Amino acid sequence: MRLSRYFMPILKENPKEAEIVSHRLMLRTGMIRQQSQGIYSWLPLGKRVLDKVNAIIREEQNRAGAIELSMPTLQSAELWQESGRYEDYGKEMLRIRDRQDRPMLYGPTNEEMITDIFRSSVKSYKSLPLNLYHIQLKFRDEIRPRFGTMRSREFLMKDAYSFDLTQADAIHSYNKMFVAYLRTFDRLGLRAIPMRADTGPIGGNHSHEFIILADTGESEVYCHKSFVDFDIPAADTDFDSVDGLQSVFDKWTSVYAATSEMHDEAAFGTIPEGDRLSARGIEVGHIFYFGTKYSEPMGAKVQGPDGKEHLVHMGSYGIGPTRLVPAIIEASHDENGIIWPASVAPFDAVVINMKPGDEACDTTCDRLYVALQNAGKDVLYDDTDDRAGTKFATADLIGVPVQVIAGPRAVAAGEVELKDRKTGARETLTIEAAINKLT
Ligand SMILES: Nc1ncnc2c1ncn2[C@@H]1O[C@H](COS(=O)(=O)NC(=O)[C@@H](N)CS)[C@@H](O)[C@H]1O
Repeated sequence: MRLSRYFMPILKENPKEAEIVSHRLMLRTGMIRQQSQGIYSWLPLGKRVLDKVNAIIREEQNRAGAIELSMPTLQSAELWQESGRYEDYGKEMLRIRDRQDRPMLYGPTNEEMITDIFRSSVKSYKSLPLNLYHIQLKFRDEIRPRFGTMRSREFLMKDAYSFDLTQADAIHSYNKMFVAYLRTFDRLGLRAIPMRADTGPIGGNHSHEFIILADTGESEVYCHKSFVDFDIPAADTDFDSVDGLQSVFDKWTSVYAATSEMHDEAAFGTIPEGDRLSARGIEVGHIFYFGTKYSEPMGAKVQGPDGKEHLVHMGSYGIGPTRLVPAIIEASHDENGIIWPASVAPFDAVVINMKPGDEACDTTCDRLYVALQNAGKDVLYDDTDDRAGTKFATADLIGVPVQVIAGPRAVAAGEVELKDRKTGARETLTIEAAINKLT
């Protein structure tokens, strides 16, 4: 992408309304724009990151056997009256009426809708286990939306829903998502700690929040510091192994971890002082087992092997992609701007032409731009006539992992300078060597 033809409205100054670094940087880099309170547009640079986050979420959901679909944002009130949850969300639920004056709502979550889809066509235990998910906008009329898209009113959620014949089977489905979440957050460059959690309006009695440690997090968390050394389940994990996944769950829940709602000071106190960690954290995912809470009132049942009808046991599993983007920034930035993990960077490299109009610089940059793109790399080519200082500041601000700097002197010698955004390390290479290194 040539910067001279892109749309990336960089702000020179720190916007005064931004209270935390991720909100500040997402505004300054032109990643998002607030349209109204708690409601945002994702501008091109932000959209690229959001799409990469969603791609990783999708890969790990699919690896765990979940099947993607897409449900609408608008829901009929009847479904929520069936489940008895129509009032549970209180003022957070945005209620609307259509032209026929039918009561509808902008969905805060989709347990009722997915149960309706299930009950309309699944009749036999032979169709189980089943896990259906989508990545879709939700609306919760938060009384105090803040911190940009970290706590917004309209937000994207990956929400998955599992259906099983028995509680034991449902716990295995829960463990599949538990493992998928550990892998997902690791691939996003985050260390998320699963913590026993309160279930709130979703319900049930078995639930874990996945919290990443960050000084600006809204959650207060307490845990054993050994979490930071636990191995992440491998890509070839056998998701059909009940014992295998249970042992991963047992390991990751074997040491103390709790949010303030579930914290037990006495238990925490038994941990040696040096091994205790209490910090602020950001909830990036939350999973629930809630048995027949929805299948019973909505009559979602299958014929079992015994020929009898059985209400299905369910769970739901949420991740917040539009919260993950700022969470990654909170965990990975410095005084010059964002430092994107390679897995979600909006571009793999930024080619900086220090002297547009100079024949050698233009030719070199065009060659790099074409070669890297032909190798499948996402490249931003700063071909603007901004001053050098501005070019470097922009490249550092938007946090692309590698800067390829083409200055007239280096180019005259057939060389370019590479700068690693995370470490600041610089090296001068021939153009050929630079292309080979980056592809
Ligand atoms: N206001 C919000 N802004 C941004 N992300 C949010 C917001 N509320 C929730 N999320 C994200 O959505 C995830 C799931 O939300 S939740 O309420 O915990 N769970 C559910 O809604 C269940 N139905 C899971 S499918 C949270 O872990 C968080 O990452």
